[in-house]
Amino acid sequence: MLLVHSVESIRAAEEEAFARTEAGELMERASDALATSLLRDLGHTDGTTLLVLAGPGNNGGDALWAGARLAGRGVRVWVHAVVPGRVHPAGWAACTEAGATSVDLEGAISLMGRVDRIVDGVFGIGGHPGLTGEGLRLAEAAERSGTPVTSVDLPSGLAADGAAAHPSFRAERTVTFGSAKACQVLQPAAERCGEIDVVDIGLHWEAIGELGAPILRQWEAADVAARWPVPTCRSDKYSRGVVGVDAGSATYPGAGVLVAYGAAYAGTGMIRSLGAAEVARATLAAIPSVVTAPGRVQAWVVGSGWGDRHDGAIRLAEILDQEVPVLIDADGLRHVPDVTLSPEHLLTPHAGELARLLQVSRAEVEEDPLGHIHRAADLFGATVLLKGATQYVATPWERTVDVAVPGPGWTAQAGSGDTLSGVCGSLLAAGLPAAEAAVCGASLQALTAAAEPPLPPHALAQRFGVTLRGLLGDR
Ligand SMILES: NC(=O)C1=CN([C@@H]2O[C@H](COP(=O)(O)OP(=O)(O)OC[C@H]3O[C@@H](n4cnc5c(N)ncnc54)[C@H](O)[C@@H]3O)[C@@H](O)[C@H]2O)[C@@H](O)CC1
Ligand SMILES: Nc1ncnc2c1ncn2[C@@H]1O[C@H](COP(=O)(O)OP(=O)(O)O)[C@@H](O)[C@H]1O
Ligand SMILES: [K+]
Repeated sequence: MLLVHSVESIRAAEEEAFARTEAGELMERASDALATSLLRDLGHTDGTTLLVLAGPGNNGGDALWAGARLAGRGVRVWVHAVVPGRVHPAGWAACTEAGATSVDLEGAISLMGRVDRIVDGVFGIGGHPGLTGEGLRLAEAAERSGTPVTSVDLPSGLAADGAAAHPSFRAERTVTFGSAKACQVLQPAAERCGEIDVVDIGLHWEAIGELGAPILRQWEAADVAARWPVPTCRSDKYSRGVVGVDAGSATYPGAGVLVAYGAAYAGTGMIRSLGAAEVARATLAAIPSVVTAPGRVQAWVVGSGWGDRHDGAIRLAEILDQEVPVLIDADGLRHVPDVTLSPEHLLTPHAGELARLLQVSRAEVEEDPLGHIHRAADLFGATVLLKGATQYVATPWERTVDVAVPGPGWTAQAGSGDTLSGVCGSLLAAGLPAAEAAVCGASLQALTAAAEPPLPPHALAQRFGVTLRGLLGDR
């Protein structure tokens, strides 16, 4: 699991570290690791060339000290001070004394495409989001040149705590210090960061109290495998979990069928299709093991494909009265402000639905997904899965948001959300807490989409077992 801290936390942890280390020690650790990474990517030192772009702050300092080390090892280094007259003085002296040649803006641009690598040490966590002027010219020229860029801490121009793709450098690799940053895991910013190397510079999160908690936990396949409920010799259909589905309608019968596909192929114990009669019939025709008679239900999936069902509010209240976990999707979400929820209830809006729930615009949600998902979880007292290219899970009153394993854009298609509801419902029925059910479900869908050719949602669901076999091995 990749832990992500906010700039505020990183600054606090750095302060704490400054107090117990020699002056310059943290920057030395950072620039050493940066130099090692550059050497690895360059492959060798003889005859290799490097252009260092150094900004006015410590980010430039890291780049300059790394440039000094490489120049000392025989790499041909050019260095450009991006803000004239404002550059890390000791780093600049070290770099030029080690043999680096200083170049002006035009000189730097003309070297791009001719050097083996570019170091983007323009701005780090102290940068204002969105490059302008000469910074932007450099970033655009670097990208046009096709020369690989290593960004120091983050691609200059991105906001470390945000998801937005501000005008910035595009890195092939980002060497980041102390902790991963939100922009490195959240789309669309993350795709500008390339490979991420997190360098331990000796920050002590436990020494800064509550600020030491990560803002994000980026899940990896192994984390999903560790949480996935695996049947044992003592399992039966009830211990594996019964999912009740009231999804779909005469207008959208497919939604209910797709929820059942998700649950069935994620390995649930039993599915009861208990919504509209035509949905139950269609579901049974597609998946013969589905039961259409009422009975014991351990978790519900409701709302997908309901349309403007007139008794939605009453039906939701009835289901909530049963006091088992409930996943509320799509058209079920419009009744959320009128009911009382708890953290075992899982809301699964996409950005548009979350915007409607919070009475803000979709653009506002997309600009600040973390702020809005926290607001929704706290306001409604429920767990929230925000769907999209990055899938976030927040629990009420918890500072850390979970991020599902990312997948390709192929799952952006009608019906993906419905099968996802079914997967998450099966995990709720198996007894996983709502946040784990949400993040494991979203991750299974993403991992499957990454491994398979493009498939419609019901066909992708049928490949879940292959992904699970790969994840779980012999378990
Ligand atoms: N603080 C520390 O303990 C450590 C910091 N490290 C490095 O230091 C970086 C943070 O350093 P700083 O706080 O000096 O900040 P930065 O080096 O990120 O840049 C901030 C400086 O640039 C100016 N600036 C920001 N945006 C600008 C813009 N658009 N146009 C013109 N000027 C702009 C700011 O006024 C400030 O002077 C980290 O990202 C990391 O690379 C590492 O050396 C590890 C240790
Ligand atoms: N840009 C994207 N990249 C990857 N997956 C996406 C993207 N946008 C949406 N998705 C996927 O689409 C689903 C969202 O579905 P939703 O809009 O609720 O669909 P529907 O209601 O039609 O089933 C999520 O499961 C998510 O995985
Ligand atoms: K940078």
